[in-house]
This record gives sequence, C-alpha cells and structure tokens, in this order.
Amino acid sequence: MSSSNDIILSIAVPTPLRQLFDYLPPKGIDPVLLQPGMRVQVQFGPRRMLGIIEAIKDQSDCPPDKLRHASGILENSPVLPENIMSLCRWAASYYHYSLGETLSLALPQALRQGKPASAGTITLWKSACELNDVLKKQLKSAKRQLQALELIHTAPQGINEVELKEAGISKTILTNLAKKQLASCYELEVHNEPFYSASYSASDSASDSVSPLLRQAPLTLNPEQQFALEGILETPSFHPVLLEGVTGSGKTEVYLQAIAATLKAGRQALVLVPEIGLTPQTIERFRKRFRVPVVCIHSGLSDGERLQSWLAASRTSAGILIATRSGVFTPMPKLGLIIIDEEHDGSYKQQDTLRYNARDLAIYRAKMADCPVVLGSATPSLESLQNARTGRYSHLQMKSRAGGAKAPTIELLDIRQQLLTDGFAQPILDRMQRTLQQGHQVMVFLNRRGYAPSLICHDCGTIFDCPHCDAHMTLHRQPPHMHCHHCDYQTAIPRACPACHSKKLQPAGQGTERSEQVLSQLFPDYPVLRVDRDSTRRKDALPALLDQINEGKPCILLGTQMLAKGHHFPGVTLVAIINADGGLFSSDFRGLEKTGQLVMQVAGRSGRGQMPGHVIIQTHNPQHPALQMLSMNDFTRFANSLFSERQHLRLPPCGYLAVFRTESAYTQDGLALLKQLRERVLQHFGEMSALTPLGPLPAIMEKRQGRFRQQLLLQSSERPILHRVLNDLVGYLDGLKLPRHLRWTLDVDPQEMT
Ligand SMILES: Nc1ncnc2c1ncn2[C@@H]1O[C@H](COP(=O)(O)OP(=O)(O)OP(=O)(O)O)[C@@H](O)[C@H]1O
Ligand SMILES: [Zn+2]
Repeated sequence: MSSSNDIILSIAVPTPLRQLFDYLPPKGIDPVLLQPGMRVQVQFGPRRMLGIIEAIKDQSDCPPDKLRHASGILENSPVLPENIMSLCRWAASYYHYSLGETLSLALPQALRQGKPASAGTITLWKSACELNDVLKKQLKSAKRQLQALELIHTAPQGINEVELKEAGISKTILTNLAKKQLASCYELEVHNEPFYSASYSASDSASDSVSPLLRQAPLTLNPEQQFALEGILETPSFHPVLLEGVTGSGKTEVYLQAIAATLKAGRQALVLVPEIGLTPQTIERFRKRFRVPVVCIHSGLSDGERLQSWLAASRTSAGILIATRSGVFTPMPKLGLIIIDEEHDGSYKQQDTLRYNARDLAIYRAKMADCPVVLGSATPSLESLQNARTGRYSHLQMKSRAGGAKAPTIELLDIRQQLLTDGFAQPILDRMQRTLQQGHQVMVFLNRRGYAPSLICHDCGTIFDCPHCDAHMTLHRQPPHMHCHHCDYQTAIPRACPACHSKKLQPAGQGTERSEQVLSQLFPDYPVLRVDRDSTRRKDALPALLDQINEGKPCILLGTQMLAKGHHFPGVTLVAIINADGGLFSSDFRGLEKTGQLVMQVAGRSGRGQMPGHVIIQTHNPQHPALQMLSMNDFTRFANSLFSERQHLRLPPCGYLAVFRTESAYTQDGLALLKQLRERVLQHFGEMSALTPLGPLPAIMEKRQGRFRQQLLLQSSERPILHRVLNDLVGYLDGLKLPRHLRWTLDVDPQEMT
C-alpha cells in the first residue's frame, strides 16, 4: 500500500475491463490543479491512452513500486462536469459496462482523440448585395442560391456556415455566391458568451424583433395545448410528463412555448429527436422561432462542428441543443427542460457497445438537473404508458388536431384473391388517380428499399441468399447489384441459378425502386419522389426532395420509414400502406407494438392541411384485431390489448428483461457458454421464483456476418433481483478465459430480439 500522504489518481481508461486504474499525478504538475472529469494521458500496458480522472484519493491497493505516473493532463478544468460523470457512473452500472468506455462515449469524437477543448473559429457568411427584385429574377433558376441569400439576409452580422448546411445549403452553393460577389465569408473567434447575457435585439433588424428571445410570435394555443403547456410548466423542478398527442395535434408548438418559458428563466433546453427526425425543417422551425443560439448534434456534422455545438452547450452560449441519442451526455450547466420527441422511437436505444436507452438516461438527467422532462408521442411506448398508469409520470393528452385539421379516416383493403398490379390493388390505384387529379399529393409507404427483397429461380425455386447471414439478398437496380441489408455484403447480380443453372431468375416481392418504376409508368403525368436511404445518400438529396414536396404540386411520395415520422406535408391527403402484414406476425415480442406505431405515424402524415385525409392499408388480414383497432384510430385500445398480453407473459413493461448474446464462428461454443450461465443462475439463485432464465436459444437470425448467434434471456418481475444476478454473471464471465472467436454481450432492457 502506498503511503497515506500520496495523491493517487483513480483513472477510467476506455477498455472493456470493468475497473478503474490507479496512477500517480503526472510529474511536474501541481496536484492541486487536478480534478475529476479531466482528460489525462496514461501509459496503459504497451499503449498510450486517454483516460478520465474519476476520483482523487490518498491511498491505493496497488504496491508503490507498481504505480506509474500519468504522462500528462490535457486541460486546466474538467471537460466532464460532476453531473455528467455521475450520469455515466449510473449508466455503466445499470448496463453493466466499463466506466472507462462509457465516459469515452460521452465525449465528442474530437475530445476522445485528444483534440483541445476549445471552439476555435467559425465561418460566417455575410451578404454583399441588395436582395432586390431584379436579383431575385436573375436567380430564379438557381433556387438554392436564392434561398441561401434570403437566409444570409436575415442576419446582418453574418450567419454560421453550419446553420446554412443544416438548412440544406452546401458549400458549393456558397462558393458560387462568393464567385458572383453576392456574399462573402469571414472567420470569427468563438467566445461562447452565455446566451442569457447576450443582447439579441441589437444584432437583428428591429422589424422582425418580437422580443429579445423570440424572432417570431408564438401561435395562440388551443385549450388542449394550453392545458399541456401549463402541465409542463406547473413547476420548474423535476417532473416527468408523458405528452400523448395525436399526429398533428401541435406537440411541437407546445414544446416551443415551454422552451420559451425556460429560456426566459435563464435556463437551457435539451431536445432529443430520433435519428431520422432531425430534418432541415425541424431545425428551421426552432431557429425561426428563437433568437438565442440553437445548436445541433447529429451524424450529418463533422467532428469539428459537433465539438463546437458541444462546447456551445457546455458553456451556456447555446440556449437550445437539438440532438440525437448521444446528445443526452452533453454538459448543459443551466439545463432547465428536456424534451424527448417521438419518445417511442427505437433509435433512442443504442444497439452496440454501451446499449443505453437515451430516453431512460434523460429521465435520470432531468432528476439531477431538477427540471421537467417531456416525453412526447402520438404512439407512446408501453413502458411510458405504464409509468403514466402508475402515476410516476403525469399523463397529458391532446386528442384533436391543431389548426382545425380532422383525423384521417383509415380503411382496410382486403386484397385476398384480388389481382394486384405489381403489388398494388386496383382500388388503391383508382383512388390515387382521383387524388392526383384533384391536385393533391399521395404518399405510398413501403418499408423495403431496393428493387426486390429477393431473387428467385423460376425453374427450381432457389432463392439467392447471403453467404454470411440467414437472410435473402436484396436485388438493387440503381446501380445493379445484390446487397445484404444485414452485413452489407455486395455482389453482382447472378446470370444463372447457382443450383440448376437456369437463366430464368426473377425478382420476388416489391421494393421501393421497383415501385418507383411501376408508379412512374402508371402515372406518367406526375412526378414520383422516392425517399429512402439509397435515394438520399447524397448530402443535399433529402433537402431537395423535401423542397419539391413542399412546393405542394400533385405528386407521389414513395418511401420507407424515412417518410413516416415528423414530417408535415399539408398537401398529402391520401396515404397508402402497402405491406403492413409482415409486422403483424413478427417473432419479436415488440413486433406488433412497433407495427402499430409505424402505421399510426404513417397514417398521421395524411390530411394535415385544410383537406381531410384518407388512409388505405392493403392487407391479407383485414380481421386482425390489431388492424381493426388501428383503423378506428384507437391507439389506446390497441395499447391496452398489448398490455394484457405482456402482463400474461411477464414481459416488459410488466416485467424486466436482459439478454446475454454470444457470437461465435462455431455454433456449439456460444451455446455451451450460455448453458454454463443458465446452470449458474439455477444453482446460485434457484430459490428465487422472481427470476426465470429462458434458453439458450438460437437468435431469430442465427447466422449473421458469418457468425453464429445464440441468446439467453433473463426475465424477472423485480428489477433489483435481475441486476443482482446480472452482476454475478458479468463478474463470472470476466473471470473466464474465452477463445478469441467467442464474444458475449449483455443487453439490459433489449429493444430488438433479432
Ligand atoms: N395553436 C395552433 N393554432 C394553429 N395551428 C397550429 C397550432 N398548433 C399547431 N398548429 C399547426 O398544426 C400543424 C401540426 O403541428 P405539429 O407539427 O406541431 O404537430 P405534432 O403534434 O408535432 O405532429 P406529429 O406528431 O404528427 O409530427 C403545424 O402546421 C402547426 O403549425
Ligand atoms: Zn449478409
């Protein structure tokens, strides 16, 4: 043991090992300067690594001659404040994961790589011309350039290049404006002044100044919205609110007004959105409303840009942070409100490394910050509904659409024995024709990208499978290739069947590429706009598609779930859902819940403007009770029916679940390991009726990326018992020496059972 007047740094190093490591302070550094939350460089075995000081203590269990000095510190003050450290400790313990890796994940990539925690400079774009009618006419054919100029004109001091990028304006457009001498840019040192001390009215022209905080006047709330807003603002201290508002009920307006009140009190707001929910329109809606800086953290930004947003939030110069999942770890010293939009969305759960649910961490975060947290959705998760039922969350409902729009009517179209034209039933095509002729827009929802989900031999029936997964390969035509959507394996389209050498290979089933082709032929007078992961791969493709939709001219929007969520297209009056049936019989226990949520979200895109909306669901199962309830727009009844099933099976939210997964080059190894775990559970915890091991069983997709996958489920009616067992098992696994080809992971509160 080291002597008692030593200073020992307990350091979290990003390794899978679930422990902290002791070091002496770096040589030549006054130990008084050291604080938890600082990044330090350490020699870790043969490697130099970046760790975080977790604690400073005066004793170590490590023998003095084994203690090494840390190599150096990276900053003078902690990058992670105590509350984020504490959030990470909680996450690491709840998900049974290494604290070193958890803390590392909490940092933006740039800081993880050792870059300095300083904001540096930003590029601002300023107008260099007068935006008069003559110029507007000249730029008529260069729509994006005009849009960019209009935006630049709103800020006489210049507008941040990142904001322009987020509005869908690329660097090329800006460079073109500069070449024409219509705009110019300059670099500005970032000072990160607190948002509440900056003077906003001075920087903008007086004409658009509504208040020092607001650029645009709020809408007058309807009574349901007003009631919801009052519920959120009831007290500024911690209270979770489930805001269940039907699609188009104006939840976003409620968020905006709750945020305004928060900013007014000098506090910051964190808005979490699903991965594909952060469209240019969403960001624009916030920036148009507020004068305070709004920053974003999402995958479309570079590491440097994300660092700037992170620092702006950490130093309170940003009033609002809009972020996807990982944003929940961003320090916000004046945090006064958290909004989780579309709280039911699966993308809040991370599916690898630290398998956390940002929604659950956000609740913990709000508790620490002692502020309200709003979970908003038209189709809440059963977990949140359960919390509302038991009174842990207050439950606010908005049952009608804002601004006078009516709920859409939902029709189930029985396609049994009906003739389909390339997957489309005639009544749908007729209704589409009529809708387009009336000048409205149609949305066709098909949750499969590519040309066809598989390629089949017409002579022997062989289906072209992925050599690495238990899955068919998807046929793509643009460009032509076969693609496995599970492991990304790609190969050329085969010319002949590998089994019987026949050349009669046929696409089987319907993907969005194929539907695009079919619909373009059937409706030659109307544009077909395909929105899926493939068609929006190019950076400015999605903004361009959204622009075209927002022009409001009759067209067919065809897409996957990218189209389903959050969009507000007032011109859409007809929504056709082509393949809902697959989700009705999923082997995942959450399959039906997710299908119901998706159907209601897609349906909710219809009739959001002045004209009423209609939804047609093509199905072979018109009598299915779930579809019946959804067609009556009755999500509550649908959710209640799922509840009774979960209660019966003691599945979440009526029980707690964790799953150990193994992946191995050989089937037997994973199974053998999981059997050991099962034995251990029965031996050590056999007397606890509150815990049931299920399995081991092969995963739904047993082979993936060339590895065999097995799982052991642990189900319990009591959370503390489950975690006691998990602790024991993880400790046991850590003590085993496993072959390199065998890996295990633990998923607490799993969302997907694939
Ligand atoms: N009080 C109001 N008065 C008039 N119009 C309103 C009001 N509140 C919202 N709206 C309008 O209603 C439309 C739908 O609102 P919003 O997008 O906020 O709904 P939402 O509940 O967030 O929808 P979803 O969950 O379907 O994405 C928007 O065009 C919005 O401007
Ligand atoms: Zn594959």
